Amino acid sequence: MMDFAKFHGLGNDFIVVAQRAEAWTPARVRAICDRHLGVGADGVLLLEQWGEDRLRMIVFNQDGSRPQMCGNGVRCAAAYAQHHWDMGGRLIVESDAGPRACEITPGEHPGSWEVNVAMGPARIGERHALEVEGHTFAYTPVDMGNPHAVIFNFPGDRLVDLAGEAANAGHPDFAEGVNLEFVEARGDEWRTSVYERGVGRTRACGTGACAVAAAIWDRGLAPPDTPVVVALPGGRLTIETRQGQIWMQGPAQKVFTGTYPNLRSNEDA
Ligand SMILES: N[C@H](CCC[C@H](N)C(=O)O)C(=O)O
Repeated sequence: MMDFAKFHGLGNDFIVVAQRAEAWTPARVRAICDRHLGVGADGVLLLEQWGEDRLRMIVFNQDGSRPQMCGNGVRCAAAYAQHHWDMGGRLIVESDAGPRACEITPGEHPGSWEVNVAMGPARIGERHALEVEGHTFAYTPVDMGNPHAVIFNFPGDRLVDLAGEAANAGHPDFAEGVNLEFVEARGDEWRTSVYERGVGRTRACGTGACAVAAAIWDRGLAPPDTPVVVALPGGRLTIETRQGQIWMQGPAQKVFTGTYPNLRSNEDA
């Protein structure tokens, strides 16, 4: 049997396992993430301790694909490492997208933490347009280690899903797929709906919130020296930019721990 912990960041939920990624196949990820036949989650975080203040995090999306980076996942990984491995309040989380510095403090509730993460620089591409069912969505491409397309329009849930499916079905603009963020200003916040590569609609996306803030500053919709509050279905993330880095501040919550068989009959081929 394998031990795991269930964590989430604003409802973007993960199965956290202290294991090397080499032991995992896409089929095993899909089986454990299945919300009816498995534990159920948006993804899996495989963690290894790499030193006193350093750990490695490998991310798998619910469909078994392996993205470069996951912002809510970094917060959950850092909280797991402090809680389960008694690591300190300042950690480096190594991912396929490189190192991310984290500052962890206790949260308001038992089993919750507040984590501030240096998410690296945002790389903004040439603005483009995505055509879906006769609708044209102008987007700002933003690379946060993983690919995002930020659209300043909320066309309703049906079109969000159609656009997300179209953009991740071998679309020529998105060779490796893409995470889509649909944004609209709501007072002094930015309401955002996310369609995630390899998952679909999620309640929150950490790298997506960073991409939204970067696109807002790039379009001059807010001064770059002011924080951006991204209001996702699962809650709010505050995004700032300092010394060329994007900083994301938000919660991580431990939900439960459990055990899972080392091999399941429902692991598809
Ligand atoms: N689905 C994303 C990875 C997870 C990102 C999201 N959960 C986050 O918090 O950043 C991708 O394939 O790039």
